[in-house]
Amino acid sequence: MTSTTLLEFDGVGKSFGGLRAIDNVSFTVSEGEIVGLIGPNGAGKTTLFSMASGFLKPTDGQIRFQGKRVDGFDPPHICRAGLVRTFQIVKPFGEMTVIENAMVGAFLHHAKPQEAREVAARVLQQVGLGARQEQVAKTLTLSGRKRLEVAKALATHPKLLLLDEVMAGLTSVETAEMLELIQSLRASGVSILVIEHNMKAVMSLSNKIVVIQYGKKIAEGTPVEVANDPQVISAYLGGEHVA
Ligand SMILES: Nc1ncnc2c1ncn2[C@@H]1O[C@H](COP(=O)(O)OP(=O)(O)OP(=O)(O)O)[C@@H](O)[C@H]1O
Repeated sequence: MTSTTLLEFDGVGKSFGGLRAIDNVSFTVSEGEIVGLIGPNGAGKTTLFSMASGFLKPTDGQIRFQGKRVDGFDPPHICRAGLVRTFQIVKPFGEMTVIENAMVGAFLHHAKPQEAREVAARVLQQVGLGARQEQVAKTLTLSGRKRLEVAKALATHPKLLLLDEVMAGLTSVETAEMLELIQSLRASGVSILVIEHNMKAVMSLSNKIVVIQYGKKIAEGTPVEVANDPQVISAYLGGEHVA
């Protein structure tokens, strides 16, 4: 069975002055996949997200979404095409309510406030914040703010969601709930590329893992393949993580 490629990094590079943050990285995310992007701190994972979502322009290479180039386009354009990211540091509009925050995403496709409100209410239900719609966003727990970040992204009707460390700082129960949520999103037809430092979580979630170190892709494969890759073990994972 052939799967349809959604997102394609093709020989992508990014320099910040003299720093080569990303060097010749190529990989794809196909429809229906959850792909995990892992690597040590400073490896370049967020830079890859920022380039795919239009916040940074690659220095070299191409990024294609559904076969069309998106590198160099701005975030709203890319979001409208169906590719949206969350941010590692969650920053809701603190004084606004939870539903007003989610409406910000919904306005991308729904100009009428009532329609945007309906979409926002639906995605809040999906992420488990249905009962907190009228709460002021800044009063949510970290777990709640992470869910709201996902809801804002979902409200834009993405085909592909880029999740940047949505499990960081969560308790083990909250992490398990977030894993369930991500799996339910995939089941609802959204493909996912996830940056995650929680090895156990990312290994259980992803059907493919891409490993980045010092801006280069050092491995790609199933969680078991990657966990048994000698280069990954020595570079990053450490013996105790080997499957
Ligand atoms: N705007 C920028 N200007 C200069 N250097 C940058 C910029 N953004 C990132 N870098 C550098 O690029 C490299 C890759 O950073 P990036 O944030 O993409 O790594 P990461 O894998 O996401 O790290 P972490 O896991 O800690 O979030 C780092 O050396 C970082 O300091």
